[in-house]
Amino acid sequence: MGKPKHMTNKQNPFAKKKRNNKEKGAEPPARRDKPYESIVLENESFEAYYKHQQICKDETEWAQFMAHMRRNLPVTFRITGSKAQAMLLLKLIKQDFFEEYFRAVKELRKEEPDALVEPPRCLEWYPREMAWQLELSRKDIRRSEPLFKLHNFLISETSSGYISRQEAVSMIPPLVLGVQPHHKVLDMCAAPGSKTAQLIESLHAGDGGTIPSGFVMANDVDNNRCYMLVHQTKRLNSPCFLVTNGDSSTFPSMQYTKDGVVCPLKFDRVLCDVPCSGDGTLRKNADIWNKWNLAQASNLHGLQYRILKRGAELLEVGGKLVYSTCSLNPIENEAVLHHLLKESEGALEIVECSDALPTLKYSTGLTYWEPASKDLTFYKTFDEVPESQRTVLRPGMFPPSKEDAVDKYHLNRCLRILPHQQNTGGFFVALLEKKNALPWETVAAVGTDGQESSETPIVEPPPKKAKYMRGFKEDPFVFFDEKEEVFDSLNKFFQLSADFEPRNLLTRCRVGKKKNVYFCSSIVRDIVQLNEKRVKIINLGVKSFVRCATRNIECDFRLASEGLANVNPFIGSQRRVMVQKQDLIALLSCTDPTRPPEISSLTADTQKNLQGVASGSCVLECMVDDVKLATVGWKGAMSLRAYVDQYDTMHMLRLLGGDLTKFEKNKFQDKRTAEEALDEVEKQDEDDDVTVDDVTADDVEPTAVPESSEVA
Ligand SMILES: C[S@@+](CC[C@H](N)C(=O)[O-])C[C@H]1O[C@@H](n2cnc3c(N)ncnc32)[C@H](O)[C@@H]1O
Repeated sequence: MGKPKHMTNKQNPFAKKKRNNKEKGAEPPARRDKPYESIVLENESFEAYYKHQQICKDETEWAQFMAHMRRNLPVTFRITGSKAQAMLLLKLIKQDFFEEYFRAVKELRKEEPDALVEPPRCLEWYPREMAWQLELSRKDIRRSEPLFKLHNFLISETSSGYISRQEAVSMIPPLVLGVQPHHKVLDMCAAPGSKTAQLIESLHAGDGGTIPSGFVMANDVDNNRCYMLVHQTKRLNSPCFLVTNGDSSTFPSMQYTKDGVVCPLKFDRVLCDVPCSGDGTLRKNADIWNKWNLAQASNLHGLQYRILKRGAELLEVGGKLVYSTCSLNPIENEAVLHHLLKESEGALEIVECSDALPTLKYSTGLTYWEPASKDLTFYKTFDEVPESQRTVLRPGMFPPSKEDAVDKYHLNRCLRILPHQQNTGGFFVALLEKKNALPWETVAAVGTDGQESSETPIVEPPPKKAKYMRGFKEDPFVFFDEKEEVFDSLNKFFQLSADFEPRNLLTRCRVGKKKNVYFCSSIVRDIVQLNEKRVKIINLGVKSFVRCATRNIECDFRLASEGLANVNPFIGSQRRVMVQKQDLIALLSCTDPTRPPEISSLTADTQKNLQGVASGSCVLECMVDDVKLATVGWKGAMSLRAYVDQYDTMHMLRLLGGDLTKFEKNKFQDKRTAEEALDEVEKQDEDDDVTVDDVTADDVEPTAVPESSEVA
């Protein structure tokens, strides 16, 4: 489900900008990173402040830290998707991608033929060799012709969702959180969603085709950024995922049904990746060098604390919460944690998390810091702060005694990752466990009979604040009931198994013909139905069936490729066809969609499997190295086609060992060809010795200017 229907392209952050004719001849806008080249990578206050806080142990380390802060950030990516397919892709990456990498980097550095090409580096702390770092920056990859195949690979596999280009340190919080398929997970500040995607992947890590009983709820206060979140997570096609829009510091208390009884909804895992000043991202966002000042951190401390506090309230006793920022500042990190830990009177504890990240290098959390005003006056205690500064520097920002910092609050268990430790961005992360109900949580509530007892703690209502329900109005979420006639038709045609729950299907229109049918898990449906009025829900469900009325076919819907992985286990064997590898390659390589391959041109085995399969939408399955690939197909009277978009086609062909050359676009070559065509036209004009102004419309042949000149 993408942007709402009523959202105009102007409002939609993903709409491609139309170039009008006037713009065509104009200079392209300056590249976003171009002005960065002239940015002075220095900020005296930044250096003075962090030296004072002793985030590095000595001058030598400080020099390494600053040197890395000024270097471009290397590209990192993760391999995603189901375990089996991810392993298959990893194998290919280690062979073909690395081979191309060495060839391309050598060509790029042909001036220094003896220079050693650093191999891609596996991020050892990431499980199963699924995360890699290239000693190249994004700019290197985008701007160097020898690397165009690598760039194409990264773009196509990212678009089809089988790799995720994500900063190394940003991969850490979801790893530390340790999400399992049965967990109820809340991501409080989720957009644009790279960590949410990881949380969803962990939820589905069980594989085996079963739908996890847990779910991920991802929230962001910014309505536009919520659509980024939808976009970023769409490729994961999770039925156990929903996006909400609201202020996390006043996130509503919700309900869900447990064993037939409506209960308060508490989460097993909460991620608070809070808004921050972002100075850990200086290597990526060089403009921060100019803007950095201390007021940002002091201003954010309060909001960070309120979001963390609400997260802790929504956490189940025994549950875990990760607090993280891409800031190095203790005011946004240790101080926020200490502020809440002090109030929680032992109900919350920072726990060790480094064992989830073997070999990761980091500094332990600070146990002492000194808040400072914008002019870099440092204060040891709140009593020292002058009246004029007391609205900026608050008591909650000051550290505990050095003993309490370690023995009582365990601030040393926090991780601060500094750029020079393994050539990454800067980051801060801490894992908290909720040992008991928080002191201000009401003790009352639900017994086994659903009646209130005085034993189980429930959460208090969130702090009262103006309701934050801005942004676009969403289309309704209309769930099927048992009598839904569309379901009868789907059920008959696709022979859905008895355990398929029709009430988990939904549409986004109350009246008129249903066009797309979405699928979600039972717990997501339950939460939406119980809480729709409490929270603004932006998105849920995976498109699984699409209306496509065709003569002589009993069902007016075909399968949608997005939803296939979820509904496939429920589809009957008569709508599933096993095809041979070479046939699937032929189907995927078909260039003319109006002329799909004839069934008679396929292998005898595939033809045999197609016998008795009625025409219409079906699932095509194929074995590659013991891994079953599945795609949506359409069986016609004489032909067979695969319904796969371009990037998925590329991904599948890659796994099948098919030919990808027709997809290998060299943008540098294309640009040269377009420029040459333009030169040719200009030369022709000069030879004819007429200026464009001399030629009237009647003189010009309609095809006189090659189309490609438009590109230039
Ligand atoms: C550091 S970014 C989150 C990055 C994200 N976790 C990821 O990995 O892609 C912080 C986000 O918090 C959101 N935000 C700011 N204030 C918020 C609030 N009061 N409640 C919820 N989200 C908030 C911002 O819109 C922003 O998207």
